[in-house]
Amino acid sequence: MSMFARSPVSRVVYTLAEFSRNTLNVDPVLLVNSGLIVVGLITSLRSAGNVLYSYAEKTCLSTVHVRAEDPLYDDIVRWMNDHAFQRRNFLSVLAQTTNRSDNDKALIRSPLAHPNSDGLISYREVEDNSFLELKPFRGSRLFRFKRTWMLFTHAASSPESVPQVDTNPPLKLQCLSLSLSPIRNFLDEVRAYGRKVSVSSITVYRTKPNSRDHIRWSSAASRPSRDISTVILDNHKKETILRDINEYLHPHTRQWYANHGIPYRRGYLFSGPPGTGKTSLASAIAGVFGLDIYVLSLLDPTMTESQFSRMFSEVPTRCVVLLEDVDAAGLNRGGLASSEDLTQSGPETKTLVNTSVSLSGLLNAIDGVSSQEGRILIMTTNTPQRLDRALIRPGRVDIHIRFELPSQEELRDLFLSIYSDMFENAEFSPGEQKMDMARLNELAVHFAGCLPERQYSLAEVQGFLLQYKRRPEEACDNIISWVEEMEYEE
Ligand SMILES: Nc1ncnc2c1ncn2[C@@H]1O[C@H](COP(=O)(O)OP(=O)(O)OP(=O)(O)O)[C@@H](O)[C@H]1O
Repeated sequence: MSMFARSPVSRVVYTLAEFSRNTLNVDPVLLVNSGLIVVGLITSLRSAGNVLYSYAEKTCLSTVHVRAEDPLYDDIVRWMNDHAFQRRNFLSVLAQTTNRSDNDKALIRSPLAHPNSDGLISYREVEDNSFLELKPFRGSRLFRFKRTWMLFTHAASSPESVPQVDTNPPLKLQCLSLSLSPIRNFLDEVRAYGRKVSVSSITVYRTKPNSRDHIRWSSAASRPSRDISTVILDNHKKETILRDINEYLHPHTRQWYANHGIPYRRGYLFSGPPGTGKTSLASAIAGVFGLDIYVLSLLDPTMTESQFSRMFSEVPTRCVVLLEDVDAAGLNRGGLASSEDLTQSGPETKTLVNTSVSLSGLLNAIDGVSSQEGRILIMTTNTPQRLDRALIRPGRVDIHIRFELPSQEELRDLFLSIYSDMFENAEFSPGEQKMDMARLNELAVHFAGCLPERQYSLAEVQGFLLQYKRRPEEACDNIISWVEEMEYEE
């Protein structure tokens, strides 16, 4: 037998030719020619289709592109997911595990969430079952919106590329119309839907480099907004800032600023020791006014000054910009902090500062020409005494809220807020009891009395109380030994 006859390919060809001749009674050469003609026809039809499509795109199709970094992108994907996408089966989808808080309800109802004989619950299977989401990915979907057919295209950068979270391809929406209004109407609906589903939650955006090292805003989390009543702070301070922001955001105020030629910006400084509620208040404020939070940190080692400035100018007109560790600005003049900075800083401050944002860079970002108008700037710091006067002058910081380590009254409030759900219709595990309000007040007074005033942060005390969720009596029994332990550690 020749070498040719032995090769596996030639053996398959030979078998097929035999099959065609003997079983189908068709000349194999004719069969191959017919196949080639069919493939040619399909290819020509496809190219004709492409030519026709690009002609239609230029003459009678309205097209809207949406970049991945635009908040509209998430709204469209969510709408497609919840409406058009659900009604059909698609062959190419993006499977994603999600942390949506509404899944927690499913978790509670799930029979798998029941504890084993030792009272312990394994969450492995429960999570695998409940947190899977299928999203539109790669390809086109034709759907109908208010009697108009629309084409949703989600194109990957290369046909076989695996989707990267930070390299989402842009979206394209098209419809057969000479006007953009059908797509505009659709986008209005998509945004209204986005607002409806996120009405009681806020989205936190953080900066993130993508695969090409291009820094952009990326939504880091969407979570239920914190109720302002759960933030323990002097009522007068709370009311002052809420009223001020309320007035600032009012459309009349914007007009007033424009009429007087004053840049429409407002800044707040929250200062105080770590764990006293600065971030909690910022997040609660965002919840009260229905705004998203854009977080920037001067200690982010990956960000250059020009990137910092660009990110600052790329926030939307109405949002909260949370600028953390603002005392670090300018500390790194070409490397590590200067010796003067190091000696001035207290033990609690970050001494080896690695920031590339100078003080003038920060000032420019805050109120330079490209700085966004209409945003609320909240700066936080643990060491207000180190801030340059230029940074905190009116116009940059309009209200300064000082947070302190808690008083007896605030410690009592924290205790009551941790155990506030003991009277509601909460489900109780065996051994837990509903609490009488008068008794709980008594315990709160006792608990606060065991703690020295203005010594431990609310975050520290909260950390202790979380060991005794729904067991206030036990928390009271153990607080003295906790204080002793803390004193010993110091
Ligand atoms: N005033 C407060 N009211 C309610 N909770 C508080 C308060 N202070 C601290 N906590 C609790 O402590 C934790 C940390 O608080 P938060 O992050 O707001 O502190 P912070 O002042 O921003 O701290 P840092 O300066 O370290 O950023 C949160 O879980 C919060 O619930």
